[in-house]
Amino acid sequence: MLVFVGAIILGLWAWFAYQRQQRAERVAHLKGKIAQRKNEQAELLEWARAEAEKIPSQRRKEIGAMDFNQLIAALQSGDVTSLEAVTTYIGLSLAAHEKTNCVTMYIKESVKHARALDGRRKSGESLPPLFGLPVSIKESIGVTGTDKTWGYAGSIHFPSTRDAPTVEMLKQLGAVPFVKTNVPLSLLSYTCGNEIYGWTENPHKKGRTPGGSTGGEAALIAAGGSLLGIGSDVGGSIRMPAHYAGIAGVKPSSMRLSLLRIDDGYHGPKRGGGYPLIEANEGPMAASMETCAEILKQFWASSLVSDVDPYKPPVGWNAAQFEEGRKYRIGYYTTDGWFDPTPGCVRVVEEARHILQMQGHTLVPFSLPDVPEMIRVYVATLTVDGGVSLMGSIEEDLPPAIFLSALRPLRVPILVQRSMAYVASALGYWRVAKFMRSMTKSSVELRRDYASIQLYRARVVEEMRKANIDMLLCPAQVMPAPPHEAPLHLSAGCSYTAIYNLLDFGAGVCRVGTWNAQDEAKLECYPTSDPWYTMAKKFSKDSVGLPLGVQVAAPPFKEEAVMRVLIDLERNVPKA
Ligand SMILES: CCCCCC/C=C\CCCCCCCC(=O)NCCO
Repeated sequence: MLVFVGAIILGLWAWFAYQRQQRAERVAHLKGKIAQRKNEQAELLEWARAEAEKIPSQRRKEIGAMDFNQLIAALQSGDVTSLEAVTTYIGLSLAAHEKTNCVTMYIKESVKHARALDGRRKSGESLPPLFGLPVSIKESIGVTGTDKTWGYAGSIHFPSTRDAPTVEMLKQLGAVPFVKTNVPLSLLSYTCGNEIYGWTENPHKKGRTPGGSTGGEAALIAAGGSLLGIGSDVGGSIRMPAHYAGIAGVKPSSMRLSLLRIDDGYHGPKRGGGYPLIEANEGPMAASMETCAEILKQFWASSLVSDVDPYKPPVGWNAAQFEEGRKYRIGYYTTDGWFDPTPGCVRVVEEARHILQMQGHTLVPFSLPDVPEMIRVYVATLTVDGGVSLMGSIEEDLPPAIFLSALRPLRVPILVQRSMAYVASALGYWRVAKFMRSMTKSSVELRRDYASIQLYRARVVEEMRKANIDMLLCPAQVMPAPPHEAPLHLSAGCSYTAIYNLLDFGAGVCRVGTWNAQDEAKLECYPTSDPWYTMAKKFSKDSVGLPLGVQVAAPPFKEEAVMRVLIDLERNVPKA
C-alpha cells in the first residue's frame, strides 16, 4: 500500500514538474516571438519615418489640413495623388503613435498600392469613389500579409493570406489600407493593451484608455492620424472607444456587413470564432458621423456586400431614410436599470434630447425592458462555454497580469460561483450576484438563453412599434474615459452598447460634449451601493475636459436613419 501511495505521489510530482518545464519553455518561446515582433515594429516605424520624409513637410501640412470631403475631391481631381495622400497619413499616424502608442504595424504594400492607383489615373481609367484614400484597420481584421494576433503572442507570424471582406470592399472602392492599430488581448474588453504592443493612451489625457477593443483606431483618429478607420464590435468596441476618444463610430446590424471568416490562416490560440446569435460586426470610425455615413453609403450603393459575401442580403443604401430634414420619433432613456451612468454621461443625453427636439424630431421617454437579465444572457451567450475557451486562450499565452486577475473569477467552478451569488445577494450586491450567475454550465442552459434572446428581440421591437418609435437615444457608456485597468474591473459597464449587440440593432455614437466641473461636483452624489459603483465613481474623478458621446440605435436596416439623426445632432453641438 505504501509503495502504491509513494508511486502515486512520485507520478504526480513528475507530472507537475513536466508541466512546469513545458510552461517555462512556452513562456520562453512566446517572449522570443514578442521580442522579434518588437524589432519588426521598430523597423517599420523607421520605414514610416523615411517614407513620410519623401514628401516636403509643407506639402504634407497642406494635405493633412484637408477634411475627408476635401481630400476625396482633391484625389478625384488629381490635385493630390494617392501616393501623396498615403505618405502624408503615414507621417500623421507616426506622430499620433508617438503620442498614444496606437499603431501595431505599418502596411508597406500601401506605397506600391498607391503608386498603382496613380498609374490607373494616368492611363485615363475612371476612378472609384474612394480613390487613393488612406484607411486604417484594426489589428484583428485580416489584411493580406499582416498578422491579426488579437494581442496573443502565440499568433505572431501567422499573416493573413486574404483580405477580410470589409477590407476587400474598401480596396475595390479605391481606398488604401496603410496601417493597423492596437487592441486589448482577446478583444473582449474595452481597454486597449497587450504584451506585444503595449498599452494605448487616450490622446485627451495620458493614463486614460481610448477604449476598446478598437482603441488603437480611436486614438489614431482622435489624434489626427487617420481620416477613416475600420473597427469591429461585439459588445461596444466601436462605440465605446468613439465615446472615450470623442469621435464617431457605427456598428451596423450583422445583416448589413460581412462577417465571413474567409481567412484564418493562423494556427495560434483557439479563439472560439464567432459567437452564435451575438455576432461581431465591422464598421467605420471617423472624426465625424458624416464620414462614417459616406463610407457605408459606398458599401451599400451597389451589390458589393452580397457580391463579397452571398450570406448577406442585397440591401442597398436607403436614401429616403437618410434624407436631410427627415424627422423621426425617438425614444430616450438615461439609465438602463442595470448600471446608472455617471453625471456627465446622463447630462449629454438630456442635451442631445433638447437639440434633436429643436431640430424637429419627436422625443419620448422609453424604457428598455429587463436589461439586467438580458446582460446576464449576453455574457452567457458571448462566452458560450462558461469562459473555458477564453480562459484557455489567455492562460496558454502571455497575458498582462491585470488580465489574469480580472479573469480569475472565471476559474472558480460554476457551481461555486452560483453559491457565492447568494452571499453577494445577501450583501445587497444584486448586480454582482447576477454576473456570478452568468456563466453557462450546460448546453441546455445555453439553448434556453438563445431562446430568450429571440423572445427579447420580438418584445423590444413590439414595444417600439406600440409606442410608434423609430429608434432609441441613450448613453454610450457609464463613465468618461477611465484609467487603463478600469474596464477589466467593470466589464458590466458595457451594458449600454452590449444590449444592442444582443438585439442586433444598428447603432452609432457621436461626440456631444465634454465632462465639466458640474459633472465632477455631481459625482459626489453618485451611489457607492456596491463595489462596481464605488469603482465607477473613483474611475470618473478628474475627468474635466474628456469627451462624452451619446448612442442612437434602431432595428436592422435602419442604419441610415440612425446616422441621419446623429448627423443632425453632431452639426448642432459645440465643436471640441
Ligand atoms: C478579458 C476579460 C473578459 C472577461 C469576460 C467578459 C464578459 C463580458 C464582458 C464583455 C465586454 C465586451 C467589451 C467589448 C467587446 C467587443 O466588442 N469586442 C470586439 C470583437 O470584435
